[in-house]
Amino acid sequence: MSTVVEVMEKTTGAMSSAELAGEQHSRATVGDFTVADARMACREVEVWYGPKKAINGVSLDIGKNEVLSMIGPSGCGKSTFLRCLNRMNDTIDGCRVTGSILLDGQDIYDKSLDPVPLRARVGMVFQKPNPFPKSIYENVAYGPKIHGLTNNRAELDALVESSLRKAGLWDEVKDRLDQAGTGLSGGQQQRLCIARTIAVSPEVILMDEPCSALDPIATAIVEELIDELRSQYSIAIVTHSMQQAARVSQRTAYFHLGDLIEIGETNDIFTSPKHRLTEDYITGRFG
Ligand SMILES: Nc1ncnc2c1ncn2[C@@H]1O[C@H](COP(=O)(O)OP(=O)(O)OP(=O)(O)O)[C@@H](O)[C@H]1O
Repeated sequence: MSTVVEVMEKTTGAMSSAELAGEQHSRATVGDFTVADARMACREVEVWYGPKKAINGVSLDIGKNEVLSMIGPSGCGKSTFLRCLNRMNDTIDGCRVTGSILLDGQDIYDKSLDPVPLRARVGMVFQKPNPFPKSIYENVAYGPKIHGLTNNRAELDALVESSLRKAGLWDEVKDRLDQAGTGLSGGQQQRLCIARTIAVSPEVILMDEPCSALDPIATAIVEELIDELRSQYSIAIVTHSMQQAARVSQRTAYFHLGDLIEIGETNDIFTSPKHRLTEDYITGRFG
């Protein structure tokens, strides 16, 4: 028989006193968190902010050429987990990550691994478009320059063009490459940030609510782009929009209070969720 606290957790998502004290044990994930062709493999990942545990033993794979969406109520740890995948949490004082995260079989938390080239291999697109205060050309050329990816100006020009083309922005900006990136519309700025990420040849692209600052038309363009990018990259996207998760992703992971509650084919998660908490969230009962 369930205890009162368990019933409360299942029905309201309320935290138990143990959870509030950061002592919770991870809940078993419903669904298969592995894939046959994993690009990244995360196992028993825990994240602590000082004494507070924000991610609670999460294991999941990100496959090649797939979009994985991460959904869940505010504060459940989606962004925290996403930031583990390219060690962005390293920049936060008091943040500690345990467990293992492999990229192509290599432990990204290995002490000998330099996080700077890692962040080129696992690029990130943020909620708010954040172009550098430089020209459109320089926004895209900056990464390849610091990583020494091209040998001369002609190669750099070609890389800038191909990155802007992949981001679906070339035709809109080819005649004004020397103008400020910050002068573009919000949707164009986000695509410029995607071009900047692509320019350094990532294997994985992390997106943290990439459309939340965009209007519906710009959102539709970025969503279409995400679908196209899947043929070349692995993509993990945090989104508050279940419609967006359903439109762009092949697999969906549902987080709740730092636990990965359920993971599976996006269609299955939205049409026949197996866990009560997932069902409550997608039917709008909480969150
Ligand atoms: N820098 C930080 N220092 C301390 N606690 C943090 C920090 N960042 C996040 N947290 C805490 O970790 C937990 C998870 O937060 P996170 O931002 O990852 O959740 P989220 O699911 O992405 O939320 P949202 O959907 O609102 O963006 C929350 O309890 C939050 O307060």
